[in-house]
Amino acid sequence: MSISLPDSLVLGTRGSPLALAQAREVQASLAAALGVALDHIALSLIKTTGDTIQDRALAEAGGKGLFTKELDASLLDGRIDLAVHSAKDMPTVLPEGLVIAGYLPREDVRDALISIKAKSLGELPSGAVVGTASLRRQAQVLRQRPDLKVTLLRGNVGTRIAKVESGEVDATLLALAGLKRLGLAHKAAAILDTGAFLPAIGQGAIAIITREQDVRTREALLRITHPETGVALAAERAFLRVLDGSCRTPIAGHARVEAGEVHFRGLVLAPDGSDAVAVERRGAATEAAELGEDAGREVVARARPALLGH
Ligand SMILES: NCc1[nH]cc(CCC(=O)O)c1CC(=O)O
Repeated sequence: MSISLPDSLVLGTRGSPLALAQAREVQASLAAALGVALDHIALSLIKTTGDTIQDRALAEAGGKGLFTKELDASLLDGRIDLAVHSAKDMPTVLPEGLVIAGYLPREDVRDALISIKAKSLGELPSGAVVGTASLRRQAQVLRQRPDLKVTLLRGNVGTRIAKVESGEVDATLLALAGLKRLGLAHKAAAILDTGAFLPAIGQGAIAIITREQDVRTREALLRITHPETGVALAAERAFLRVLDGSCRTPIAGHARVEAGEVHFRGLVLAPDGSDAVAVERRGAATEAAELGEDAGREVVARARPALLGH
């Protein structure tokens, strides 16, 4: 028996320019897959706690759920049928009753350097100020350049670029994926190779969340989901789940899928870059989650207690 596909759906998203660009990608892809006009996939803009906090590092305010809580509630009470998130901003465990039902094909996973003073991290003068709200970026910058200064820089992508261009900070790091989706890739002074600077878990991927029981929406999302992105994210998110205990611990990782094989690299650092544990795994794509978990357990076994905040 086949499940009848929906001919209209309500898609929930945050209202930031990047969130809207991502929501529109899902809207277009889904409308095409269902053979309906764009306006059959209605966009519902929802403000999250994370959007209203500007003055503190997010880790201190309570971590990743801040960008998803209000959308989760809207899904659970039926006001929206699907929610679109940067996979990077999602908690490792979803609320009971919700599932990741699909991923769009992943964008470039790398971080970009934004600066008007240097064409690479190495070129920044000693004492230069790098602004970021990401402990992962802070830790990797300081590991490579302990002579640089890192300060808190918040705001959406456009705001952060403006603060570099006005000289408030000498440089920042942003996901190339976000820059591309906003038509701002030309603002990158350099693109940092994953071999030298590991992205966040999920970076560049757009996840689509729905109710576990909503078989019609899930069936529709099966038509647009990108299986290899799902495999990579299964490995990365399993790694993060094992290590998630402390949200003050900078964690980086990236899985690449090629010819049925997944290749994962992970890195856990001290916030000041003074300590780090790196792991690497290769295995069958069908075992992606186990491989990510196993890599996480290796970090737990090898890390000095202080690194994981114990
Ligand atoms: N934390 C904010 C956030 N969430 C997703 C992206 C970019 C898009 C992505 O990584 O998929 C960004 C901005 C940034 O880190 O530059």
